[in-house]
Amino acid sequence: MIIAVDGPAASGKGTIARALARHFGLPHLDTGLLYRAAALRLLRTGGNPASEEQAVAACDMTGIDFADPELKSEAAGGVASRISAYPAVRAALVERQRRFAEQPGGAVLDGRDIGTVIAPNADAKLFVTASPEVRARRRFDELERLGMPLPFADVLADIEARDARDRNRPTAPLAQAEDAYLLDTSSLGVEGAIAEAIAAVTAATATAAGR
Ligand SMILES: Nc1ncnc2c1ncn2[C@@H]1O[C@H](COP(=O)(O)OP(=O)(O)OP(=O)(O)O)[C@@H](O)[C@H]1O
Ligand SMILES: Nc1ccn([C@@H]2O[C@H](COP(=O)(O)O)[C@@H](O)[C@H]2O)c(=O)n1
Repeated sequence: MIIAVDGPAASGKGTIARALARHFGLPHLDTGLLYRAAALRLLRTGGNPASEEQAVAACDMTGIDFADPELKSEAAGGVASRISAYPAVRAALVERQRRFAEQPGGAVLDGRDIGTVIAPNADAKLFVTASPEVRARRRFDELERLGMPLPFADVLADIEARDARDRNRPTAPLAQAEDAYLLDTSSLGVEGAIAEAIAAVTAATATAAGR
């Protein structure tokens, strides 16, 4: 079973994807980490995010520590959102994601284009969202917990800028797949959001099995 979870920044899609993976006993890939890893490599090597060629070179994932807390920084997220608009960057990372999705037994992947580009034939698709203010509050709290605090106004402005870039890029923009279940977590806590996600995936797979 392949489960695709998409949505904008800090909507809670990673939290939901991890919970779905635990519940259904599937491996999970946070695809945003791939773009963040490329961005961090570019930043650390003094590369220029305005250069598509340099951004593609940074997509070599050899030796990347996916547990590096710097991957979660706003700096890495901001550059990731810029370089993810380059078609050649997306092309460099697509095969790794498709291989993960198509492994025997299935997988859960979360990102921006999983249900539309990476795994359009996924068995269940969720589009997780929340208002920009709610998402900014969650990110603000998360950055404080991680010891990387920023003013709330800066976090909200960053969320809005990232939404605009992710939704408006010509290649693989952030969009709800036609057959995705819309899960608005604005007024849901973590447990409520996870319960609704499990119910939606169970319903989607039961419907597919009955066809
Ligand atoms: N329903 C919820 N209610 C309150 N807090 C939540 C909820 N879902 C997630 N969070 C918290 O919000 C923060 C962002 O969640 P998460 O990392 O799951 O979002 P995301 O969409 O995967 O973010 P991104 O893709 O931008 O990294 C985390 O600190 C998480 O614990
Ligand atoms: N499938 C994806 C996943 C991520 N991106 C871009 O990476 C940025 C960081 O992602 P997070 O999920 O960790 O916030 C994000 O803003 C996207 O621009 C993507 O394009 N496709």
